[in-house]
Amino acid sequence: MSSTVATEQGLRIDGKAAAAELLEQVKEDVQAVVKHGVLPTLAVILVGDDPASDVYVRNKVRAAENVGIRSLEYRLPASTSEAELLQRVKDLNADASVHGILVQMPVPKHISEAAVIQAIDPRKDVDGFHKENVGALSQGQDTLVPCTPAGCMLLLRKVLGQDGLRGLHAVVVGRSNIVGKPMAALLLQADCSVTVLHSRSKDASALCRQADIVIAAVGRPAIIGADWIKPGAVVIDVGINRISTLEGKTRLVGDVDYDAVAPIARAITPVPGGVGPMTIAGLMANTVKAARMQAGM
Ligand SMILES: Nc1nc(=O)c2c([nH]1)NC[C@@H]1CN(c3ccc(C(=O)N[C@@H](CCC(=O)O)C(=O)O)cc3)C=[N+]21
Repeated sequence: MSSTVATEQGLRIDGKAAAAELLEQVKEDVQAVVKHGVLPTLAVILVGDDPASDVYVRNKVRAAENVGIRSLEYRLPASTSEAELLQRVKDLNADASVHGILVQMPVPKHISEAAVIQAIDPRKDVDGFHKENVGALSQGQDTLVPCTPAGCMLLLRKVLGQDGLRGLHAVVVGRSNIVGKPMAALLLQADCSVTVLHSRSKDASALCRQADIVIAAVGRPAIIGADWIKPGAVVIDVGINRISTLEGKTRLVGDVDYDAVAPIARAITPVPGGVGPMTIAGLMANTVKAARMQAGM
């Protein structure tokens, strides 16, 4: 299956196909681990009843089923206290049959996101958000890496080749802990020159226009227009923004103005069907990796 489609413009990078490919690999890895008597298991905790989170959690559980990963779903009421949630995490840390723990973000305001992340055993931190994993990534060690940036790297290597990133100028727009910062670390590890832009950056579009690789992770619908992009650049759109249409429906758009940018880019990811599916596939890959590490394989 090819995960890039040649169009009249550049390449449309098919994240769905790339994710399906990765999931096939994960499925084989799961079978190998199972042969060693270990059933990879992912625990997903959702606090409250945000409808978007509900959909994501269901997608994660379905993806796990499809590759043979056992999943445990914990749906806790929005009134759950921080102490109760931390206790649940501790119980899962202590349960040797559980290899991965994911607490769906955002959590209700009365709960500290940081406290929850730090409570997870770093070896079970399949989001790669724990300080120990963040530190390991920043030092270039093999560790559990955040799923979205890891997925972006796989897509970039598909377009540019395994070593094709070396020496290129990558611009990351956005500096979040879950995407921007780990993305910059991975690009640096791939020998890119890396610039990170953010809301306070001066002349952001001019700086971005120097990039061979653009990673858009701002969370604002279509703010990256054609004037931000050098012709021939590879554009990865991490944004997932739900906007209302004139017909009163909702629609998903990225941070990049796709129609304006596609004609000048060498390759570009669509939204939906780009980075999103890779995030879920990456989570499955991390779960097997965690299971393998915990089994000493
Ligand atoms: N602890 C934690 N880990 C996460 O990884 C995490 C989280 N919390 N909270 C929310 C965000 C968001 N996220 C997405 C995953 C897949 C798609 C995805 O598959 N999107 C599809 C479209 C899905 C749709 O139609 O809504 C696509 O882009 O094609 C999107 C978003 C993971 N997150």
